[in-house]
Amino acid sequence: MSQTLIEMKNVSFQYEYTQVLKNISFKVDEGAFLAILGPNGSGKSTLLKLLLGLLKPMSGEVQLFGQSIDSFRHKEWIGYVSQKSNAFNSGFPATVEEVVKSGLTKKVGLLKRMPKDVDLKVLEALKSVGMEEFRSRNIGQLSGGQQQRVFIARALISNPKILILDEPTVGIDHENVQSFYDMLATLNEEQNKTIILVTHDVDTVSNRISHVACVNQTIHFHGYKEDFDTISQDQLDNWYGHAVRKIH
Ligand SMILES: Nc1ncnc2c1ncn2[C@@H]1O[C@H](COP(=O)(O)OP(=O)(O)OP(=O)(O)O)[C@@H](O)[C@H]1O
Repeated sequence: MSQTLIEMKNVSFQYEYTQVLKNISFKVDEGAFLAILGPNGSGKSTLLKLLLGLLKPMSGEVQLFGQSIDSFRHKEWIGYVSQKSNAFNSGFPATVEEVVKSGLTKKVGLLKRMPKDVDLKVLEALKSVGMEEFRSRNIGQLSGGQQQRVFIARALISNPKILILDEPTVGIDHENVQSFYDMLATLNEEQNKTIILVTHDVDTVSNRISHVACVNQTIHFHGYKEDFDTISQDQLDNWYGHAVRKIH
């Protein structure tokens, strides 16, 4: 049986005056590829930040690898690429290699020495996202999609067990979105990375994911992708207004 890596138990959260999430409970098992769907402002990014310990719930509990998030000490087991990662302009003074290497500071500490095989690790991380040819380029000279791949390599360099991505295809042109999801599916299948991503690309991602969670303040559905496929568009409209469309 696969291990539960993430669990939320009855989690509620509000910013100063805005109630955002109510009684959220769900589990993510090792090896899952989960897409979190929901309209703008429905609490998806907030949910990810609670999973990462960047925000604390008002009530309920978050567990990582079977432990309360408060006592969990292996933050390097979780790689995170935030929503606005790919926003470097062309003058930003860092190469692709330097950006990827900076992903190790979480593991080794800011002032400690990098491991001897750091260049090999950088190369391996870049290879797994198909970006090894670009390693000497300036990050700001890459397209949005290429930058996003570099940020995934940066998250991968500490060899995390879970990869959490917040709308990773924003800024990627339509033709490249499918190959981007194919790359994530390869990481999921061949490197056994558990992947959680927030996305609006329901249709493009749907042939790659294993699980879906439908969020709008609460969790309306969480389960296998095959079961999500049986949900009617009327039901989705009922949860979301017209914000999430299934197109086949
Ligand atoms: N730092 C904050 N302070 C106060 N309110 C916030 C803050 N961040 C988000 N909110 C509000 O919380 C609600 C949920 O925001 P969140 O970013 O989690 O939604 P989302 O589903 O990720 O949206 P989107 O798809 O637009 O990125 C929104 O109403 C938003 O305005």
